[in-house]
Amino acid sequence: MSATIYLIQMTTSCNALENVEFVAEQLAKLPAGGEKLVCLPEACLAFNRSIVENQQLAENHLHWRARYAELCQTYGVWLAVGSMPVPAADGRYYAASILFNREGKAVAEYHKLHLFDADVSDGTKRYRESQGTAPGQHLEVVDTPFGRIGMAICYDMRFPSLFQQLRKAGAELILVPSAFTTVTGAAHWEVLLRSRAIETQCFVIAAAQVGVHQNGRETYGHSMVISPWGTILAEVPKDVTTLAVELDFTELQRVRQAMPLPEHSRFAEQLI
Ligand SMILES: O=C(O)CNC(=O)[C@H](CS)NC(=O)CCC(=O)C(=O)O
Repeated sequence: MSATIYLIQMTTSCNALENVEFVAEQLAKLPAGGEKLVCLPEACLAFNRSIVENQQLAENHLHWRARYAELCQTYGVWLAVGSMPVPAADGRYYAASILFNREGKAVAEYHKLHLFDADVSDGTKRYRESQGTAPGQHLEVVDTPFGRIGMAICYDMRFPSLFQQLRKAGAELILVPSAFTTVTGAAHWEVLLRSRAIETQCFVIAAAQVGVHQNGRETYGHSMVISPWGTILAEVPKDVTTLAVELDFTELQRVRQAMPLPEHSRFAEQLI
């Protein structure tokens, strides 16, 4: 059986209904048959202007989960919803990445661990993600027909320890749905993603937001899929489009056998 991974690069607006509709249109164009995993970027449900708007989405998360589940059933795809707000206990929301199988069942849910509280462009752009978003508490790794998938989101890619934990937990593919800034993207995006793939010897799959959004933000795009050897297998710069890639798992085995990093690591066990 052939398994194909698709990445949808999109320019999400503040209107959730419109964004889900856009995804449906892209799914309708996919070839019929075979197992398909479709990966959406961070904030694929809506790229909002305010915490209040995200809180409203979080309150209705069951409705939006059901809409995504329906899409899976209608189009016969697995869907990795890059992130959408779901309620957290402290009144904030989690940035939740949810993986639905083709029956529309949520088989994995990860809450973004590292929150983007950073100043960019000499402080002229201030991001304080933790004001609305609560940090997650757990790792998420799940077996699928596409291999064992580990989950991360956007800013998480700057924290190699998380990726090492995912590899330890058996990940073969790591999803990193993103909404990277254009400034940090130009400087760091490719080198971070390729480094995480090389270090973990995993496929890294990064579906990205692109362009100028209704909320005034501008994102870098450059959705890409990277092999466990660090090669870019597929990339799309700034277009709004769907990218397709077949993964060769014999390459993953080859890379891991030829250079058994976990066996060589001096940090695998306590040194003293
Ligand atoms: O806020 C939303 O609605 C969607 N989420 C985002 O845009 C998030 C948090 S502000 N962006 C990032 O993590 C960018 C990281 C980045 O650009 C870097 O690490 O350089």
